[in-house]
Amino acid sequence: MDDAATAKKERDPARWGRRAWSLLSAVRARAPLVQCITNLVSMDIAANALLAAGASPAMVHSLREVPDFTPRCDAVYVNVGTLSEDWLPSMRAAASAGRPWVLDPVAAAASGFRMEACLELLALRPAVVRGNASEILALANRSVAASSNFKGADSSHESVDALEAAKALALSTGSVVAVSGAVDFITNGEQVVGVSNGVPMMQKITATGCAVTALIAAFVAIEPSDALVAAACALAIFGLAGEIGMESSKGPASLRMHLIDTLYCLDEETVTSRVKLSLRP
Ligand SMILES: Nc1ncnc2c1ncn2[C@@H]1O[C@H](COP(=O)(O)OP(=O)(O)O)[C@@H](O)[C@H]1O
Ligand SMILES: Cc1ncsc1CCOP(=O)(O)O
Ligand SMILES: [Mg+2]
Repeated sequence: MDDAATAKKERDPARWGRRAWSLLSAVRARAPLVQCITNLVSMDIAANALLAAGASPAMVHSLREVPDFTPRCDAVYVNVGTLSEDWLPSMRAAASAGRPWVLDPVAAAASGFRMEACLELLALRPAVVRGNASEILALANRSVAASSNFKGADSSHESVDALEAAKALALSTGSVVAVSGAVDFITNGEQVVGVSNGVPMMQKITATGCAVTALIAAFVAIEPSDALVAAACALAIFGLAGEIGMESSKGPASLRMHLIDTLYCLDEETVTSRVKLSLRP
């Protein structure tokens, strides 16, 4: 197939729908074991999102357990949301254990300690780094927040504002970079996939970003050789669960419940007809 034909195929929405369904089905069939070294706020929603999608979460973070446990995992998820000096060695060790792994740089710009930890972890070559726009901009610029509108774990930028930074970060690190927001952008520095699923109310539930990064790790466990597609499909599936969940919700607390229920119940017809994924020109 020539380049034009390949590009046309990649822009075919039906093909993306089938891809997302096939990856979700494989997660359900194979129940990948995902070691999560994640923040204290996110542990519950990340574990429940993984279980609802069909994966097997394990919140194992002691350094002494890494040599026995991490090599048996299908993927590793590292999240610096409640970073402490005690946990950083476990993060380093798990990321270096030879398993596919994914990084969530929560509030990367909060402090010099956190920025240095994120940059050090990035050098260990995650398959995917997924953050909100402010986090990806901070990482690309290696800058600790100075501006008055810095919002910690929340974004003060739109995802599109971080697209060029995401491409540059992907090229400099060799990792796929995913920026979440109203439109999620996923890039390897050359190709860019856009995902338009999701609802704004997802920002009002703490740790939805952390939960979707955990889901990306489960998809990467299934498709380690194509982290771009794995990350894009995970973001689309999670966004779709939020979209459908919102139809029965009154606010953040009921959305949290309905999102998890929807993730568990998604079927082929719904996924193939409703995921909104496309390769950007
Ligand atoms: N304005 C929005 N419209 C639709 N979906 C959104 C919006 N903002 C965030 N999301 C979705 O919410 C989830 C968490 O993303 P985000 O809030 O950017 O991450 P974080 O919690 O790390 O800041 C993602 O699935 C993302 O697609
Ligand atoms: C509020 C908070 N504080 C430290 S970690 C955390 C959760 C962040 O979750 P998310 O990045 O998904 O908003
Ligand atoms: Mg986050």
